[in-house]
Amino acid sequence: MDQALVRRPLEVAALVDRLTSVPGREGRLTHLEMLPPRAAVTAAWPAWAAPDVVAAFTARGVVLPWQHQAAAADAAHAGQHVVLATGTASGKSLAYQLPALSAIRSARGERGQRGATVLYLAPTKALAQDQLAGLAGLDLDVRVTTHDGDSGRDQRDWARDYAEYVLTNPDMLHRSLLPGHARWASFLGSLRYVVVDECHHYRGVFGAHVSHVLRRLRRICALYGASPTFVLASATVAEPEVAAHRLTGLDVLAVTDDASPRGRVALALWEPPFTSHAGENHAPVRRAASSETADLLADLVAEDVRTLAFVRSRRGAEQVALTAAELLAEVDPSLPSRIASYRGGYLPEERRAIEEALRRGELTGLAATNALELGIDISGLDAVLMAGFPGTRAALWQQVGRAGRGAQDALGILVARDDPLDTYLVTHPEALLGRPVEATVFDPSNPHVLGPHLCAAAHEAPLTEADLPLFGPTTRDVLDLLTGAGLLRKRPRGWFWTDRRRASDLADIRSTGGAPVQLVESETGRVIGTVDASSAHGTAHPGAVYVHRGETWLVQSLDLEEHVAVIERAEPDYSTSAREVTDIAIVGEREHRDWAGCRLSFGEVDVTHQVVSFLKRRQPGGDVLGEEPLDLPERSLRTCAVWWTVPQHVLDEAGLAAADLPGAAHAAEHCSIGLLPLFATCDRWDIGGVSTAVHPDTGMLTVFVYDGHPGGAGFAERGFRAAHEWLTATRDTIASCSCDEGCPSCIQSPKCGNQNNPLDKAGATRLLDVLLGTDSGALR
Ligand SMILES: Nc1ncnc2c1ncn2[C@@H]1O[C@H](COP(=O)(O)OP(=O)(O)OP(=O)(O)O)[C@@H](O)[C@H]1O
Repeated sequence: MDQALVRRPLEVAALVDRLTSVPGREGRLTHLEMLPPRAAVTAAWPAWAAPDVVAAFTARGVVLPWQHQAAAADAAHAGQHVVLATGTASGKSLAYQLPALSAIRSARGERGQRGATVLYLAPTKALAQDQLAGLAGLDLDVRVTTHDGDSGRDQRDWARDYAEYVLTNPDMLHRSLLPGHARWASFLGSLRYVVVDECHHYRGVFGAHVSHVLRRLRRICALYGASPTFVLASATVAEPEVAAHRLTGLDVLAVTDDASPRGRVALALWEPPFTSHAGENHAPVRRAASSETADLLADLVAEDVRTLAFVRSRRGAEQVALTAAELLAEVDPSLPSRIASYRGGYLPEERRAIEEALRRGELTGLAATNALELGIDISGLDAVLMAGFPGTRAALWQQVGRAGRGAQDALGILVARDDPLDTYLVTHPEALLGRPVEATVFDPSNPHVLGPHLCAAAHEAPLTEADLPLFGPTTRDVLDLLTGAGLLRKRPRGWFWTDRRRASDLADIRSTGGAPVQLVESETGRVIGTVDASSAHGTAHPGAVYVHRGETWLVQSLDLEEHVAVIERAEPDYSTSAREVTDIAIVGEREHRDWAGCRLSFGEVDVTHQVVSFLKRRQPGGDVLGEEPLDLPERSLRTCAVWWTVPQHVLDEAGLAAADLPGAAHAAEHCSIGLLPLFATCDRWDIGGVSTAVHPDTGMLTVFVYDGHPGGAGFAERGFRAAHEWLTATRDTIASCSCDEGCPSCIQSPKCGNQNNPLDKAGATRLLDVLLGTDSGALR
């Protein structure tokens, strides 16, 4: 018998009590939120649904659709573009499969000719494979296939000529389907639905690329007389209609009322304690989130609570599983075998075996990287641990949503890492539980992204005046630039691509900034991996310690012209961090706001970086062993930034001493970079900052936060729009941190090129008070 059926129900409140009452754990639980259970609301099967499709779902245990499924399906059937933003395991697939499969079945010709087609887009191949398995499981007479980099020639031909439901990804659309549209004419001309699954993944520069790929798709479909309905899906993306509109350029209806059943969910916020170690500049250091997670995982498995722990790195996931197993071995030698790890790169069979072992109860604990998020279909667990905030609230709820079977209680624990964002969240639960602040951010008008897609579009079919609105208000200017550069030719009938190359090769939609650097093993010449061109100077310079798939390598040389770094296996007892000097010049301010004598601006900047040296730090501990110079060229980046200035007289009035200003501005900059991801769905590595007591372009104290991608990614702009909330959160994080002089939880940055010097914690709070007007209690 399946052990899942005989397990005792989880008493979540009592469980949390036991976890927190372990001696020494006082004060670690900073907040416990109990979300009430929710009963299912069902609806009737829509009258238009094909009877055999309904029968197939019913046979798989879906007696009636939930209300949100029916609402989204009805809208899509009526030709209304729709975004379904409901929780994990809320049956989003059925909502689009019902109209999609019904359309295919009812348009099918008498001799089996295809009448309607469906294109499903997932951000990863693994997710498309899971959808394929789900569709195959329905056992319907529908011709479904995946189309990705692994598909063979025959499979591709079959997809093009016969398939009715093609599961692919934006990369294939960009590189294969659209450039080869003439061969796909019959498929594209019959296209009824385009499904964009997990649409919150399309953010930042990647989001901007995908938004143009979708616009190119719409244009080519129109060429063949089709105007497909778009259905987007994502678990709890904030402002779904805004995000969906930005992604597709269409008016999209949002369906957000989740009518699927849910048990009680407890969300615990957990802060690891300070350790006796001292970090950089003698700052106190908190216990690592992964060590704390390993303890909690061991406790939960010992209690037979089925638990999934999300850990950021592959090495971390393996370490958490190993540590938890060691802890359990001390309790009972049979327990360690109940824990495993999961990370990217597992084969489908291995993934299935893990799913199966968890479902059957042979495994009780699994430590996984985020690769699991999309690659594996595990739900119905009891508890989810998160070693660090997973980046966005949408991702947090998606991970917590893995726990909970039917009406049973579920537990989620967010374990804070030692950084400003996590610290802020576990001490300000309202930021996680209150109204959404993060929208999926990207900037489709970035000329570095738009330009290559206009070339690709012109290659697919000459661009005409009528196409301009589709690609946004800056299209004409970018076309003029492309024509001036000789990439496009303007003729009376429009803009033409006349080059012999494939225009789609101009846009690398997953990467930014040039060819990646290959990491080549010196002994064998084997390519071990790649690093983005933009980060190669900082991570693959000569002497760098590079960690790849849990193995440590030492970089021998970096050839920037050949894009190759030669590396060798090594086990050094230190890590390295590059030291970079950055200059920033204002190109132009696009918008500004006045804040009581201070000024907040958004605009274009030129950022110049140079990696000048690297530090060796002893591991563990992080003590600096020495600094070695590097001879790498300067790089420059034109991008977007948000910046704020405080005039001298305002600083004088507030009593801020000149000597304290560099440290105060530097500390405020670090913490604000740490917190911007909460408002702009970015990673702290996507953005950078510069602060100075007097900047040559403004003549005043200025703090900049810029997008680390050419042309900008929309993050700095989002910071400008949400500046008051963002900088208030920054101020609160610094002021409420329990350290004395600053620590990694508030103002120290792991990325700082100046060894976190100078930093002035008290000065930063004062400075932000002046900027925000909180000195006088004024609120803007
Ligand atoms: N109306 C329904 N009644 C009962 N079960 C349903 C219903 N709709 C879907 N299910 C079941 O719920 C489970 C989750 O469905 P599905 O995987 O489509 O959810 P999802 O929202 O796409 O999840 P995720 O966010 O993980 O992608 C599946 O096992 C599915 O068969």
